[in-house]
Formats: sequence, structure tokens, C-alpha cells
Amino acid sequence: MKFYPINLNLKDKKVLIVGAGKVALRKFKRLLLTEAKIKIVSPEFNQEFESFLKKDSEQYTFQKRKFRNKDLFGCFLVFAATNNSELNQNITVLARKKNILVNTVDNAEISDFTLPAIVNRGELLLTVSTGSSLPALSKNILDIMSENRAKIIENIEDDKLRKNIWLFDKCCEI
Ligand SMILES: C[C@@]1(CC(=O)O)C2=NC(=C\c3[nH]c(c(CCC(=O)O)c3CC(=O)O)Cc3[nH]c(c(CC(=O)O)c3CCC(=O)O)/C=C3\N/C(=C\2)[C@@H](CCC(=O)O)[C@]3(C)CC(=O)O)/[C@H]1CCC(=O)O
Ligand SMILES: NC(=O)c1ccc[n+]([C@@H]2O[C@H](COP(=O)([O-])OP(=O)(O)OC[C@H]3O[C@@H](n4cnc5c(N)ncnc54)[C@H](O)[C@@H]3O)[C@@H](O)[C@H]2O)c1
Repeated sequence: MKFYPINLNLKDKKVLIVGAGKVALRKFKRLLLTEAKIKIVSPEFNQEFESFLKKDSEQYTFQKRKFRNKDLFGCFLVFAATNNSELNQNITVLARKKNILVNTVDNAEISDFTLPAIVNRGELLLTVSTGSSLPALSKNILDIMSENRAKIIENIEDDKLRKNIWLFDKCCEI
């Protein structure tokens, strides 16, 4: 196992995302589910950020400019999520020197952590990782699991077992 699974409490922790493209947006949306203080630095923002750019929020700030070394100050986590591989690598080296955990979106080998695919219902969290070897497969596995759920349940002949599964669904709705 290359990566150690861990669930982080990000309450009031400073998290920096460098870059605001499609991949950064995905990291951002997942961070919004936590209580992290998020800062995003990027000269260009993907248009899906627009609705967030319009709103004032205590949870996030956006800086429309290039990355500067001092952006790392006080950070607990960093996402190097630009389309410039060399820059992502430089950010990784700088963050590591400051003991900040870093996810390098285009290079799992130098990342301190990777993100799994998730299904989240309340406090229930299902995650799938492939140790970064087949990233697109992680999401696929979860999709197939949920698509197949209905069919699997229909085919369970044991009434008691089927009821227990519905009970599980009820818990997931909380
Ligand atoms: C699960 C998910 C979580 C998330 O990112 O939030 C995630 N990738 C997702 C989507 C996705 N990934 C890719 C595509 C385009 C696919 C296509 O269509 O071709 C799409 C779809 C899209 O982008 O729409 C391709 C890809 N991904 C990575 C590379 C390597 C590189 O760039 O060098 C390449 C390009 C090379 C390749 O294909 O191999 C790298 C990583 N991706 C990881 C996670 C980490 C390992 C996880 C694991 O251990 O399995 C890791 C190491 C980095 C990290 O931790 O970030 C998320 C699903 C979220 C959801 O929607 O639920
Ligand atoms: N981790 C994953 O799941 C995954 C999936 C697909 C692709 N990738 C890789 O992730 C990288 C990013 O992909 P994307 O689709 O988000 O790219 P993108 O082109 O949509 O976005 C790149 C962002 O980086 C920003 N940027 C560029 N220079 C910068 C600088 N000096 N300072 C701050 N921000 C800067 C740009 O303004 C832009 O917002 C690519 O290298 C791609 O290969 C990773």
C-alpha cells in the first residue's frame, strides 16, 4: 500500500489551492464540505468558479494573480493544481520545506497525499483509491456500485436481508 488512508479534520485550517482550472474546481468543491479556510490563487479562473466569485464568503478567498512563495505562509495543506508541471513541482518542494502537506495534481509520486473518489451521505463516507495507478477507475468503481445497487437488491431472495439493506439506505439519507 503506497498511501496511508486518513480522514482529516480541516476545521479552521488554512488550505491553499494554486490554479483554478477543472481539477482545482473539483478539489475546491470537496473542501467546501469541510470547515477549512480556503484560498485560491490563479491568474485565470474556470467559469464554473463564477458563482463563487460573486459571493462573499468567510470560507474562501480568491486572488486573481500568479502564485507567490509567500502564499504558503501558515498553510496546513496545499494543492499544486496548475497546468504547469514545473511550477507544480516547485510548489511541492517549497511546501515540503515548510512541512506543509502537498497534493501535486499531475504527479502522485511526489505528492504527500492523493484524493480518493468518494460517495458521501451525511457522516457516511465511501472512498475508493487505486494508489494513483488508475485514477479514472476509482470513480468508475463507485458509479458501477451505485448503478448496480438497485439490481442487486431486487435479486436478493432473503426478505430479512433485503429489509436490512433498505434500513441502510434510510441511514444514508440522514
Ligand atoms: C478520484 C478523483 C478525485 C479528485 O481528483 O477529486 C481523482 N481523479 C478524478 C478524476 C479524473 N482523473 C483523471 C480524469 C480524466 C480521465 C479521462 O477521461 O481520461 C478524471 C476525470 C475528470 O477530470 O473529469 C485522470 C488523471 N488523474 C490523475 C492523473 C495523473 C496526472 O495528471 O499525472 C490523470 C491523467 C492520467 C490518467 O488518466 O492516468 C491523478 C490523480 N487522480 C486522482 C483522483 C488521484 C489518484 C486516485 C487513485 O488513487 O485512484 C491522483 C493521483 C491525484 C490526486 O490526488 O488529485 C477524481 C474523480 C472525482 C469524481 O468526480 O468523483
Ligand atoms: N488529479 C487529477 O485528477 C487530474 C485529472 C486530469 C488532469 N490532471 C492534470 O492536472 C493539471 C491541471 O489540469 P486542469 O484541467 O485543471 O488545467 P486547466 O488548464 O483547466 O487549469 C490550469 C490552471 O492553472 C492556473 N495557473 C497557471 N499558471 C499559474 C501560476 N503561475 N500561478 C497560479 N495559477 C496558475 C491557470 O490560471 C488555470 O486556472 C494538468 O497538468 C493535468 O494533466 C490531473
